[in-house]
Amino acid sequence: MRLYTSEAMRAADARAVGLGYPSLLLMEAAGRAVAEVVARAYPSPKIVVLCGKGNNGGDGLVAARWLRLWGREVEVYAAAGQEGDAGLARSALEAHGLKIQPLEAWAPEPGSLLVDALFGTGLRGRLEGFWASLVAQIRASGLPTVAVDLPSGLPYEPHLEAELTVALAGLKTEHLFYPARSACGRVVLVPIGMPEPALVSPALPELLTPDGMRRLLPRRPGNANKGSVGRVLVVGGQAIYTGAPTLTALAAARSGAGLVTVAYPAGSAVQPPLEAIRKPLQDWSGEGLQGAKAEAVAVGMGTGPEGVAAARAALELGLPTLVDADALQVEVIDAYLQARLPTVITPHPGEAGRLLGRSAAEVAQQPLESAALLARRFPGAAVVLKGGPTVMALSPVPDSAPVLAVNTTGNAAMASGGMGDVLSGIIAAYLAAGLEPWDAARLGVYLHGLSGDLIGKVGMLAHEVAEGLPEAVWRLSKGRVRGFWAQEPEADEAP
Ligand SMILES: NC(=O)C1=CN([C@@H]2O[C@H](COP(=O)(O)OP(=O)(O)OC[C@H]3O[C@@H](n4cnc5c(N)ncnc54)[C@H](OP(=O)(O)O)[C@@H]3O)[C@@H](O)[C@H]2O)[C@@H](O)CC1
Ligand SMILES: [K+]
Repeated sequence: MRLYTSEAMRAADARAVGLGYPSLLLMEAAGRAVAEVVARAYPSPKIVVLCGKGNNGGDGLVAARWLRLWGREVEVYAAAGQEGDAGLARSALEAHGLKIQPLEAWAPEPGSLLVDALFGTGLRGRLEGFWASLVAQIRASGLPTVAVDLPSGLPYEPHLEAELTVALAGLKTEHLFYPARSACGRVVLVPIGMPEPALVSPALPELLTPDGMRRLLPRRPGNANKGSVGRVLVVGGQAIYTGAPTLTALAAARSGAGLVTVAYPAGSAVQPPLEAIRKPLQDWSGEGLQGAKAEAVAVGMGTGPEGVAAARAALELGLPTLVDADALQVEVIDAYLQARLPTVITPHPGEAGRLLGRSAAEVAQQPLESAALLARRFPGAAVVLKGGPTVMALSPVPDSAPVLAVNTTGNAAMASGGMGDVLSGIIAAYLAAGLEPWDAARLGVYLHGLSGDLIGKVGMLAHEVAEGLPEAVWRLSKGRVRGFWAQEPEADEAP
């Protein structure tokens, strides 16, 4: 599944028409799907549909027709001047005897449900004048609102705030990235019959889906032993971050690593999990790490200059490595890539900013662009830019256009200490199990968020997310996970 900008969705629309698919069929499918979602989610109130003059308005007119056919009380207020498909949708509705009123005549009516079909992907620039005051009036009414495709006005200010947004044909950046995502409420994605060749474009970011991630899960043969399923070496624990390597080790073990070894400064307060092998080290000369039984390494669970020394020592092992925290330095990552080791880097926006010479705020505001820049700067490394949502990027060879992926799991309750260390352990376990860095990174990020979603409560702790991983993996493997964009089946009420 791909992530679209408004522009990319318009391009897909044009490709479909170029392939011979009539655009009116798309509008009919879109409007009917909106009507179905509205009818299921809101079985009783009067429905007021507000339509603009473009195709978003056309979808609203189609939705109104079906809702009326299904016996719902419907009122429609529309801008004048619909043409093309939207004009046909208007006359089809009028043929059913419904009188369409001018948009200027709308006034809030308590108890009604609003369907926002004013603007979708065709909006160019912010709303002003009449449109801005209409948006203000709608927002002030406090009436529940279902947005067709996008809450009108996004991505600019002012915009409407929806309780539910019906995304048509594909998810758009506004449905995933903040602050726009907050205005979308619950998002339900509906197919509208768009031909697959029109929808897919390799240049668009991949959205991580349950099906796609399930296929990456390593199979464990019946005769597996602890040496055959991937062993992880965790290197860290400098300064005050003595809990970090423990969380990483716990998460690696909970992700199925056969054996976990924790190397940490001798005399520090690091307390590896009971199941782990301990490797207290006097210094980071590298000798102490030799002979560690591992197929992958996670390094950098602290802050301070030792992170670089530890990463350089771990480099000597010649193993696939996840580099995090204080080890995330340009010279360290370059050394791993020069050694041609499979490498995953997991910066948060602050660390990414340091690597790119930008501020953390700039990185957080432009996560897709920043992840792509990191991938271009470190070709061959799988880049995991942590955030809400986490974005991944990879330039397979120097100067190649990065492939991008965006995570679809995780929640704001996961904003707490140690979560990044847990992520490191998951990814390292999948590297040790033999996955390529790009696959280990995507699967690890997805499962980390899924485990957090299964807990789903503010106050959850990082070690609880690690403890929840076996359940997350089990559910994923059994096909018991749904994307956040799927309609709730229990709300099912045939229209
Ligand atoms: N993707 C798909 O496959 C399918 C997409 N479909 C649907 O089409 C939607 C996109 O439709 P769209 O392209 O007609 O644009 P839309 O959002 O209705 O807005 C256009 C109107 O806005 C106006 N306008 C623009 N900026 C403005 C401003 N700042 N302030 C004020 N006005 C402004 C502009 O005016 P104009 O500039 O032309 O005078 C024009 O009248 C999409 O979201 C989905 O719902 C489905 O029907 C089926 C398949
Ligand atoms: K809309």
